[in-house]
Amino acid sequence: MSDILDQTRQAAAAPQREGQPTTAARPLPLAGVRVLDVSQVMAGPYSCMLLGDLGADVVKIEPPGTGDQTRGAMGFKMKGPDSMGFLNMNRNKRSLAINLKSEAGREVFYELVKSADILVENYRPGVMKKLKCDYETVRALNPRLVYVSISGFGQTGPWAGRPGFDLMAQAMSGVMSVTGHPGGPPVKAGVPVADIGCGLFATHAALAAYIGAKNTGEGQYIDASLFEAALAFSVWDISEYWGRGTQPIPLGTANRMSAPYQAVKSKDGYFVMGATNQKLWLQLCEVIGRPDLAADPRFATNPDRLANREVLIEELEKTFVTRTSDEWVEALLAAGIPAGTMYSYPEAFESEHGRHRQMRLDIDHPNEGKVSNIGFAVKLTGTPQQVRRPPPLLGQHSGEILNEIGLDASAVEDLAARGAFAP
Ligand SMILES: CC(C)(COP(=O)(O)OP(=O)(O)OC[C@H]1O[C@@H](n2cnc3c(N)ncnc32)[C@H](O)[C@@H]1OP(=O)(O)O)[C@@H](O)C(=O)NCCC(=O)NCCSC(=O)C(=O)O
Repeated sequence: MSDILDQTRQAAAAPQREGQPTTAARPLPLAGVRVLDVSQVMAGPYSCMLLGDLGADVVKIEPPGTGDQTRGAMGFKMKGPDSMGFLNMNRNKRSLAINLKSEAGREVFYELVKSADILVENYRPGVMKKLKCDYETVRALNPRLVYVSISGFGQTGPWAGRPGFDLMAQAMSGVMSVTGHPGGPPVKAGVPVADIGCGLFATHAALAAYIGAKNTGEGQYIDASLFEAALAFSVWDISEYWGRGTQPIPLGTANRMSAPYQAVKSKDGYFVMGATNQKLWLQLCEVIGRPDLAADPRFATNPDRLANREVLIEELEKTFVTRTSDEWVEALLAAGIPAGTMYSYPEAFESEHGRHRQMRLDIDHPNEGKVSNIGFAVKLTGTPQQVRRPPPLLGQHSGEILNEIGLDASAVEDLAARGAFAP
């Protein structure tokens, strides 16, 4: 509590408003936009980090004591209290620790809502209503607000009340039914496609609705789910079912639309290649010295090659096992045929190209010294994104944020006495 009072007094002495970068010649596109990040774990925090990277003032509202559960309970422990996972989804944010279960905590929340443009939450459906922080309640305070709820399965329908993680979304969307090898045990996508995908869809919808609200003065409620994100990613797979009536099955690394397009065996392991159209197919036969395959009626067209994929790959691998993966990748690329090495994450991030594209950022952090973050996946060349703030400590900015909404030390003391900052 005395920390928050000190913070409030210091902030009052040096008032500042986040979101107006002074260093860039042009401000970031979302400078001056205020986002309330009322979220935990991945989908919500990731979405808000993207908005923060684009310049928004992201205020992360967390329960006192634990904060976002990913700080302590999930991910890999570091020197300080926060996990590496948390540190990778929360840069460019400020943290306000308030107890939304208390009347006093909610007063602060409602005050913040008045100046907010976008709110993102991803608690179990019903939690925000129980906290009296749901859309209907806050809309009355700020009709311009764009309010995004992220959940496992959406806010309506028979599964709406279920809690959900990426794994449930991958299983229940059908994604796992096309992942892995035919007849093998269940396999999920190695990375959380439903979570990150949902975060991306939520972000694009929030930005569109924000533009709409600027034009009309009216915000809206956005209902995003991990389940629907996973379904939305299933374009090729459901196309097979809707187009041909056959149920798509897992194909390992192969593709249901084209062949050859998969990982293939070489002299020293595997590499990936794709000759997905007729031009590339004929070039491939030429560069690997197999004119017989180009002339073989079993492989004449893409549908023929798909129908005979197993024997096609057997034939290709008879040649591919004569040289190393690196040799083939080089030879295929020289002929303009897409090919690549199968790297581990360290090899990919530390590759000359990964480094050139700045996909690892080393951020100065008060507890960790340097902390590594995944770099910006797209680069805005006119207004390059920056790490303006390291991931915040729990409640690090409580005082300055309270001060910004006009609360002085005595008001903060009163809130504290009424349980606003107690776990
Ligand atoms: C992820 C969850 C399963 C986690 O479930 P739980 O840990 O049981 O959390 P819940 O959401 O049910 O509830 C959170 C509780 O925190 C309380 N809460 C939250 N914020 C506050 C503040 N500021 N103050 C006081 N209390 C608070 C809230 O009232 C709830 O209290 P009580 O009601 O008293 O308990 C669920 O939140 C969920 O289904 N979320 C939607 C989908 C989603 O985003 N999934 C995670 C994606 S990440 C992922 O899948 C992956 O990484 O993999």
